Amino acid sequence: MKRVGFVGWRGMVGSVLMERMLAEGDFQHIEEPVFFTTSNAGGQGPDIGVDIPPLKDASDIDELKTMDVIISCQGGDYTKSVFPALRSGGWDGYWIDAASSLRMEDDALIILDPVNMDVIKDGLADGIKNFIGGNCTVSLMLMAMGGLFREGLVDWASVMTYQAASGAGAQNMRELIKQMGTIEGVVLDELANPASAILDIDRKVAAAMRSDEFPSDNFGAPLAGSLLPWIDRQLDNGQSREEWKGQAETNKLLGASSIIPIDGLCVRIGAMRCHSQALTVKLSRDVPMDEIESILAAANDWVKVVPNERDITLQELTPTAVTGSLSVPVGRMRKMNMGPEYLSAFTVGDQLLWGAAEPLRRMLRILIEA
Ligand SMILES: NC(=O)C1=CN([C@@H]2O[C@H](COP(=O)(O)OP(=O)(O)OC[C@H]3O[C@@H](n4cnc5c(N)ncnc54)[C@H](OP(=O)(O)O)[C@@H]3O)[C@@H](O)[C@H]2O)C=CC1
Ligand SMILES: N[C@@H](CC(=O)OP(=O)(O)O)C(=O)O
Repeated sequence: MKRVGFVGWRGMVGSVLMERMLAEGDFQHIEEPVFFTTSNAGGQGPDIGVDIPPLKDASDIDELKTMDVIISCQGGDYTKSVFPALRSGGWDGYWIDAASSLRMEDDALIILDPVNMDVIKDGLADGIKNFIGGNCTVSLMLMAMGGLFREGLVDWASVMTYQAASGAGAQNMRELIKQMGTIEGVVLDELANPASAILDIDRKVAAAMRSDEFPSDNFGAPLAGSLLPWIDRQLDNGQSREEWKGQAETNKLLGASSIIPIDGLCVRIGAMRCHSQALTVKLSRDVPMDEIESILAAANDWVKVVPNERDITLQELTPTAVTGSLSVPVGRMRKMNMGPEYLSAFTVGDQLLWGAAEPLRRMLRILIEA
């Protein structure tokens, strides 16, 4: 792997990728990193500790064709405009992408190597060249629950999500904070006065949130102090596209021979960058709880089983505890009233790390070390 091209490196996902690559010393293993831009050709690339050439134009197909590997965090529109031209122009390098555009294509794999290294290895042996990061909720769910899927213990799963603002983009994270600030701002005086009536405060807050001035251009509705039970496009079957990805991507990622049904509702909440998910898992048999916990804990180096106890749950199983970390805690596990084959679980994960940048970084290392 001589020349590795980076597109989208200064965006939110790309910046996390750069941070992780620097932390892991990945650039030391790349002979020639080349940085691209859609807006600033000739400009200065990121500081990666070695000299790099000026930024190249990310729409220059001839320049892109000189790369052995291209890793893109630029987004689906970029992938759709550049990738077909590259391939039809005869480029046969490796394409690693954060965007969803190519995920379900037959000549692409969804990558999450702690969960599907076998699928990745088979794909490489079969000459697959397109490696696409999974949807964040799917990747985070599988980092947590992968052990049960690997052991063939999941008949089906209902997955209800609580998704952070970052999944909607950097502007949405800013808007969430502005919404929070606006809410506090309208009742500052009342908050300073312990004798003020809580129902008056509540009325003022509700009025502010419903007003046309409330900052909601990006989300299209108030999120702070509320929630949004729809993520992504509406499909004809009543699912949101985010909900559709749950079954489609999980089964493709795992290389499942028969479809494991996965479904649920996806909800945006006012967390910054951690997605949480509440699962009901129908097990294929009555597996004892201690066995379930050891299967999950042994599945990869990042999953962490949290005992189903109040104090440790509130300390370790929240977006605030997990944000910025690669750890994927899973807890609230118990057998449900429906019967001993029904397991509840709750998991939290950083959607910019395992949900976006980390699988791409690790795929690049797999290619470099192959
Ligand atoms: N956000 C998420 O949670 C996830 C996103 N993805 C995928 O990754 C893609 C990129 O997402 P994300 O990183 O959030 O997108 P960003 O909007 O943060 O970045 C995308 C591009 O926007 C350009 N840009 C314009 N203005 C700025 C600015 N002020 N700061 C930084 N970049 C700027 C940059 O391109 P240039 O340098 O060329 O100008 C950058 O590469 C998504 O479209 C999606 O396909 C996948 C999984 C999760
Ligand atoms: N749709 C996700 C984020 C994302 O980018 O997903 P995907 O990579 O599948 O487009 C969310 O809003 O939280």
